[in-house]
Amino acid sequence: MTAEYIKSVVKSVPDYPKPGIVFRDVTSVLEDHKAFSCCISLLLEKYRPMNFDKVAGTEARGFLFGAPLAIELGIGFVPVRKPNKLPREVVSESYDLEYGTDTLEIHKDAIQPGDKVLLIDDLLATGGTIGASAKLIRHLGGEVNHAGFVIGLPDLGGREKLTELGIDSFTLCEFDGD
Ligand SMILES: O=P(O)(O)OC[C@H]1O[C@H](OP(=O)(O)OP(=O)(O)O)[C@H](O)[C@@H]1O
Ligand SMILES: Nc1ncnc2[nH]cnc12
Repeated sequence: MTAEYIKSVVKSVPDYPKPGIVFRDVTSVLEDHKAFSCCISLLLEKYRPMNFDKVAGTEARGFLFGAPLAIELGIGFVPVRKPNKLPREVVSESYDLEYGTDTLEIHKDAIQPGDKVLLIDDLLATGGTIGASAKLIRHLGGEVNHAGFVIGLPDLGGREKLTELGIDSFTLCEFDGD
């Protein structure tokens, strides 16, 4: 099973959630056991040799790929969440996305200074989400140099934005024209 197969399974929804946006719906990957497990295997193959201390995933779709990958890597999973969801002390960061603005939070004690953290999300568009997540982790003393995604939308400039932030991005499949 290959990344080509994963791409073939992603359903595209025009004009969602706003006119002019083509929504690349990762739920169709989750529904297909072969595609879902292939995502985790390919991310594992890429990241196992790098010896991370933690995987961080962003709410909500980043949890779906980050958590199983963390289990396979044998390390902990840290959720980066939308506001007012985490019960302990948090740090917060606001950011822009393709179709709006949002805020993310992380528990202050979830990252130890020097932790080598791998960021995982379902999709890279403008890079706002992962940029904000990296800022939170770095604020807590974590090291973030890599981010992995199932889907990339290269026309939205996320890869370049993350490169400027010192983050190397890896996508399993890409869709042009977004
Ligand atoms: O690269 P960016 O421009 O930041 O866009 C990508 C982000 O947008 C989507 O999340 P969304 O905020 O829609 O939240 P959800 O996962 O809760 O649906 C997606 O799951 C990524 O996290
Ligand atoms: N075009 C898109 N499809 C799915 N998720 C997204 N998140 C940001 N842009 C998106």
